[in-house]
Amino acid sequence: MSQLKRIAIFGSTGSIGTQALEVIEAHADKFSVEILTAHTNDTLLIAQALKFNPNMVVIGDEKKYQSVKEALSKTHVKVFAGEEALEEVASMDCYDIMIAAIVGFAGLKSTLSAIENGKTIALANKETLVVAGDIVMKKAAENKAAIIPVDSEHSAIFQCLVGEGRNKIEKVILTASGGPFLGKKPNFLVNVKRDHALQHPNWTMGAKITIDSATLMNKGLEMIEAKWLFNLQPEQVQVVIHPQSIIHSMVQFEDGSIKAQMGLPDMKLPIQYALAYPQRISSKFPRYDFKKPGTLGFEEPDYKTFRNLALAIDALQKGGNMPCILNAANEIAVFAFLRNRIGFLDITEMVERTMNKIPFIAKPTLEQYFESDGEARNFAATLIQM
Ligand SMILES: NC(=O)C1=CN([C@@H]2O[C@H](COP(=O)(O)OP(=O)(O)OC[C@H]3O[C@@H](n4cnc5c(N)ncnc54)[C@H](OP(=O)(O)O)[C@@H]3O)[C@@H](O)[C@H]2O)C=CC1
Ligand SMILES: CC(=O)[C@@H](O)[C@H](O)COP(=O)(O)O
Ligand SMILES: [Mn+2]
Repeated sequence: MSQLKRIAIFGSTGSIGTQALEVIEAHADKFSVEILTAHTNDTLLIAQALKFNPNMVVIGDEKKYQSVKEALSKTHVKVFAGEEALEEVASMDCYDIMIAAIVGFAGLKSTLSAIENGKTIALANKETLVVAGDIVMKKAAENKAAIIPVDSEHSAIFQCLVGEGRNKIEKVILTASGGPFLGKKPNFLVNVKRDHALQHPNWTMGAKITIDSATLMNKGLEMIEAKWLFNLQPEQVQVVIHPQSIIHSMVQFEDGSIKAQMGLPDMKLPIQYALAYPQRISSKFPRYDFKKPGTLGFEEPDYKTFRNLALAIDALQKGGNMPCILNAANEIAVFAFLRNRIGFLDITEMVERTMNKIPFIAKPTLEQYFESDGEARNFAATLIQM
């Protein structure tokens, strides 16, 4: 019998985390669950722990430690709480692959801790690379920690590159659905409310990334993520709107040939691919049917209306701490929008003003990334009253 791959899911109670558990359950002969972490959802964490019997769990919110501890008192599951516990647990020997599925900047420290301990990272948390991509990739190389993308576009590119060796990439083309407001103009967007923005046409995801898809910031973050994952120059990363989300992204090589990876929009596929890599394993996921009527469309993004994408491209080109500042302001703005504190177009306004305010650093240390993140958050928060 082959050895089980031992999995740690950081952010197990989220959209990626729960789908990862479905994949693991369907392949219990290949994977075991060793670590689960949640932030606030103690109820789901407890249910997951009782079902999957991990070595340990972490609940981020320390107020919920007792409830988790009591519920798991008759099991062998070790219970930890708090932000620092995430980093500590990430450094433990009991697992092989971390699924980095915490949302936002909050996922950076534990992912770095796993990398420093030579773990394989199945990376969903794109913000980790947006904020500190140079440091993350350097540490991964130094510690021989493989980073396998889970984000659907980057998984597509990764899959297209298998077998290509040193063949030169001319460019990568990230597909974007365009979100729920494709074709809309500012006079419409100004009145958009959270519930409408949360209706993604093709994917069911957590709230933050769903709003990012609606503003096209998601695609901007993904451009920066692609730069670091595939060692590209900014101009080698392009975006095309593809409303059906069937082609998940493409690679164009120096001979002009384009490879694409296709499939129905279902995150279980890139999650499973990352866990099983370099193998492909069977799945029962629904298949794309070429006989069904319908066309696959492509169009240019509307950079003037969806200015977040243009701001992210500015940050990508400028480099240094600018993507970190962009990300921090965006996290604050999206959080405020989800609480109906600001309007949809204010998200862009807040990001732009924060990018103009926080001092630029061309080659930040990790500490300076944390400082820039904090300064950007504080400044962006002051704009919420606007
Ligand atoms: N969902 C998707 O289909 C895709 C997601 N991604 C990326 O994957 C990541 C996760 O996304 P998604 O699953 O949608 O997000 P969700 O909001 O659904 O889940 C987020 C997870 O992170 C935990 N969490 C939230 N805040 C903190 C914190 N401060 N400290 C520790 N843990 C925290 C949550 O815990 P709790 O719920 O217990 O509070 C939850 O387990 C994001 O970076 C996203 O961009 C990429 C591609 C597709
Ligand atoms: C599933 C996934 O990877 C998301 O990042 C998705 O791509 C979002 O869709 P958009 O193309 O609308 O940003
Ligand atoms: Mn994506």
